[in-house]
Amino acid sequence: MRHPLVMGNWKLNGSKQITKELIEGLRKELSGVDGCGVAIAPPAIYLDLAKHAISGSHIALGAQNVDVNLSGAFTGETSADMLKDVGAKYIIIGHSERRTYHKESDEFIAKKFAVVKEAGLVPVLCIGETDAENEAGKTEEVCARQIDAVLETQGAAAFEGAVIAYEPVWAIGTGKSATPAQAQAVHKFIRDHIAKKDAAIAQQVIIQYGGSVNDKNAAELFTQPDIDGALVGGASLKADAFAVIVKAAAAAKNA
Ligand SMILES: O=C(CO)COP(=O)(O)O
Repeated sequence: MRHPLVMGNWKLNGSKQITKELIEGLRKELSGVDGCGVAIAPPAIYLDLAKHAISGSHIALGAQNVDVNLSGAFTGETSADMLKDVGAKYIIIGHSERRTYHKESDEFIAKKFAVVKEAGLVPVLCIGETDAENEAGKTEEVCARQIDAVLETQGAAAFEGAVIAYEPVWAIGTGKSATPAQAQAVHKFIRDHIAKKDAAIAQQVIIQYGGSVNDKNAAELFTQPDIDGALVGGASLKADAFAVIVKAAAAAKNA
C-alpha cells in the first residue's frame, strides 16, 4: 500500500528567520496529522538549521539538488554524502528549473539518481513536458524518455522506494494546475510504463503531482488513484496553506 508524500520545494527562498518560523508554524499545524509523509526541501545552506528545527516531528528533510560527484575539485557543489550527513532523506533531481537554467540532460539526471540511491537516500525524480510539447501531443513521449534514462541504465529495481514527481512545466508557478483528470491520465501512463518492466515496482512507486498545487485544488487532485501526494512550490512557503495540502492527502488516504 502506497503512502502519499507531500513535499515542499522552497526553491531559492528563505532566510534563517523564515526557516525557523515556517517550521515552527508547520509543527503546530501538522501535529497529530497521520497517514501522509511530509518533507521540506529548504535551500542547502539552511538544511542543518532545518534539521534541528524539525527534530522530534514527523517532518522529513529534503534537498533541492545534488552533484554527481562525491568529493573532490568541484567548486560550489554539494554531494549526496554531505546531504546525508546533515540529515536529508529526499533529494529532488531533474527539476525543470535545473533542466532549463542549468542545461541538465536526462543522462546527467540519471547519474544523479544512481548517486542518490547509492548513498541510501530517496531520489525525487521530476519529469514533465513543456507547454509546446503538451500542445504537440508529446506529453507521454517526453515522460517516457525522462524515465527511460533511469530505467535503461539502472533497471526497474532502481525505482524501489523512489519517488517520481510529475510536474508539467506549464503548470509550475503559473497558477494553472493540471486538472485532476489530466494529471491522473499521465500518472497512470507513468505507472504503466514502469509496470511493463516490473509490475510490483510500479505499484509501490510514489508518483507526486507538482505544478500550482494549493490549498484550494489539492483535495480534488488527491482523489485520483495514481496521484500520491504533491511536490509543492509557492504554497509550501505558507505554513497554513501547506498544512491544508498535507491534511487533504492524509484524508484522501484514509477515505
Ligand atoms: O516546481 C514546483 C515544485 O517543485 C511547483 O511549483 P509551484 O507549486 O510554485 O507551481
